[in-house]
Amino acid sequence: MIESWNPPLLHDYSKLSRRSSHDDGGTNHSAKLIMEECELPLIDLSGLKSKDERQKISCENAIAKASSEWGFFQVVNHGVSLELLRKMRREQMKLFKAPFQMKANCGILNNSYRWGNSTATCPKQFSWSEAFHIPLTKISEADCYGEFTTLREVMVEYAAAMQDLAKSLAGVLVRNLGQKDNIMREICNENSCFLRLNHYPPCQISPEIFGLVPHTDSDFLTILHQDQVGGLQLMKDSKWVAVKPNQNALIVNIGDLFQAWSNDVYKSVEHKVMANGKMERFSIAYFLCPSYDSLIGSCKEPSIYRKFTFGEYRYQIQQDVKLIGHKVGLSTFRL
Ligand SMILES: C=C1C[C@]23C[C@@]1(O)CC[C@H]2[C@@]12CC[C@H](O)[C@@](C)(C(=O)O1)[C@H]2[C@@H]3C(=O)O
Ligand SMILES: O=C(O)CCC(=O)C(=O)O
Ligand SMILES: [Fe+2]
Repeated sequence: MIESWNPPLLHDYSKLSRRSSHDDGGTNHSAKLIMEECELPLIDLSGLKSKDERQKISCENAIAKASSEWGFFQVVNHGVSLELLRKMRREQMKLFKAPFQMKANCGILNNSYRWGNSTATCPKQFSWSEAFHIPLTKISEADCYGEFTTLREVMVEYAAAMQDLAKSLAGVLVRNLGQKDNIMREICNENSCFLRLNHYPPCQISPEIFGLVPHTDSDFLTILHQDQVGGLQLMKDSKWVAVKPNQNALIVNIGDLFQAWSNDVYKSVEHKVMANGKMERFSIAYFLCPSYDSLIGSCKEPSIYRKFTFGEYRYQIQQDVKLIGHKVGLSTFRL
C-alpha cells in the first residue's frame, strides 16, 4: 500500500464487506470471479486521414459497427502523442500521491476530488477509488492547481488533444446516420466537457470489491487512457468480460446521450472496474458532453426517448443516486 493513501472510509468499508455475503443483492460472487477476457475491436484511425476513399470508408464503417455491436472499441494511430500520454500519467501519479487531506480540502482542481462513495450502504454500491472529476472550463485556471503547477500545462494540452479526437469520432458516428456533423461541434465545446482522473489503490478487503461500480457513462462518448494493470470489464451479450489492456491504444465508449440521439443504434454499455488486491491502477477519462441546456432529441422518428436537456439528465442521475443509491439512466426517459 502507498503510504499517503489513507482512505477515511477503510474502516466502514471493511465492516460493510464482512456483512456482504448476506446482502449482495442476490448476485453470485464466486461465479463473478471466473472471467472471460476479450480484445476490443481494434481500429486503426490512420484510415480516417487516408487519401484512399475505400480505406476511409472502411475505417468509418468499423467505428460505426463497433459502436452498435460493442459500444466499446480501441483505437491506434489516434493522433495523440505518446509523449503527451506519458507526461499526463506522470503528473496524475504525482497528484494522487499527495496526502488525502490535501486532495480533499485544499480546493485543488475546482474542489473536484471524490473518494469512493460515501453514501454506500451495501458492498454493491462501493467504489474503491479516488477521482478528480474536472470541468474543462476550469483546467486552464492557474488558481486551481495549488502547488501542482506543472500539471496545468499538461492538462490543457491533454484536454485539447482529447477534444479533437472525440469530435472527430463523434463526427464519423453522426455522418454514418445521415446527419450533418456540425451538430456535435455546435452543442459540445470546451465549456461542457469533463476530464476525470481515476486512481484505484490496491484493495485487500476482498477480490469482489468494485474499483468503480457498474455504470454507463452519461455523455456522448468517452475516451479512456488506462494503464497496463487491467480491471475494466464490460457487458457483452449479457455477460461481464474483462478488457485486455493494450498500451498502444486508447479506449472509446459510447455514452447514454449517443444512444438516445441515435435511437438505440449506438449502445451505451454498462462497465465497471474491479479492484486489484496488489497493484494500484490509473486511468483518465475524457467525457464529450453538450452544454446543460442542449436538447437531446433523436436523429430519427419515431423516437424511443422523450426529448431532454443534458442538465435535466444530470439532475435526474443526482436525484437517483441520492434517493436510491444508484443511477437509473436512460430507461427513465423511454417513451
Ligand atoms: C454513484 C454514482 C456516481 C456516478 C453515477 C453512479 O451511480 C455510478 C458511477 C458514477 C459515474 C462514473 C462515470 C462518470 O464520471 C459519471 C458522471 C457517470 O455517469 O457515472 C459518474 C456518476 C457521477 O459522478 O455522478
Ligand atoms: O478506469 C476505467 O477503466 C474506467 C473508468 C470509467 O468508467 C469512468 O471514469 O467512467
Ligand atoms: Fe465509465
